[in-house]
Amino acid sequence: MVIETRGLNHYFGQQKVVDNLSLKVQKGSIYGFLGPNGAGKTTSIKILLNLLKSQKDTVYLFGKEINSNRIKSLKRLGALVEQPAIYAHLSGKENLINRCILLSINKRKADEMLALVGLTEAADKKAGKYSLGMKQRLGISLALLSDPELLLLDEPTNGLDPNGIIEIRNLMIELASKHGKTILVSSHLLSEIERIATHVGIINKGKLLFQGTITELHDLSKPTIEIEVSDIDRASEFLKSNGFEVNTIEEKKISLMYKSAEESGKINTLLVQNGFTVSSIYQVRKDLEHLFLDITKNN
Ligand SMILES: Nc1ncnc2c1ncn2[C@@H]1O[C@H](COP(=O)(O)OP(=O)(O)OP(=O)(O)O)[C@@H](O)[C@H]1O
Repeated sequence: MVIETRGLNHYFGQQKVVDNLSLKVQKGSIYGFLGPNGAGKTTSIKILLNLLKSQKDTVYLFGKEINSNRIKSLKRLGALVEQPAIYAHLSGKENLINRCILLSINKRKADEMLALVGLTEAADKKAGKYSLGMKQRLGISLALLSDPELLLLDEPTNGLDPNGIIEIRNLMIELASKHGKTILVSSHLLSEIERIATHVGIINKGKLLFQGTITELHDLSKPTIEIEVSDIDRASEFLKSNGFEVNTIEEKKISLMYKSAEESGKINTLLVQNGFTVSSIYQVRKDLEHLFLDITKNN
């Protein structure tokens, strides 16, 4: 395991913000750390970075207890937590060179990092003039300078426009697939995590509610298909008589368990061929709130 926490707790005064947390992050995975605002994600990440102290024998990075291997462990990871620390009056490249000097890394690495995060063309522009997405990318490139095996990214797409979100998402996928990095990325959006993660941990009020692969999460969050169709009652009876299980019928739409794209297509064709007008057919996934309800129900 690249990251392992064992029954980790953290208090701010009387408030327990991390509650018996046992994370397991495998090498090469993109681990989506999912939870609503205030769930304890940032606090947990700060503990992993040793910015907040953990009890002995609760946090292991690369298989070693963090408090007794602080420097060695931290050397192997890069992080972006809250706002990236960027000098606004320096260009992107100068920011990187500056950090190279601090870390005694060859300055040539700056160009390599700019290319990696797609900032080559903006290399000489003042970082203060960068868009939010460019600042995040510069932040990630700074975190990557020392070529860490592990990246901890706290809500890296927060506040970005749709384009910026896609850029960061693609960057994370590339870093994991082409460069073999292990990434822990936090978010409060299920849809955001689903698109990139191989593994997911869901946290609420400091407690881990679910941990598993993305497939295991999908099994849990069973999507539905919603069909807006004419003559709704008859359409529903028709589907039932053809062996489909109808979940609910509302005023304008029928809801069924989603099985596959092929099956959705088959339902559509069947309805149309039998004289029904299908105005829309779409897949609906649960949002985080509904997923929480399911998980707590199942527990
Ligand atoms: N330094 C601090 N002192 C006291 N309480 C804190 C401190 N930092 C965070 N908290 C509280 O701890 C809880 C968890 O906060 P945390 O920032 O870890 O959550 P989060 O899941 O990262 O949410 P967000 O996405 O809003 O940052 C919240 O109730 C927050 O108010």
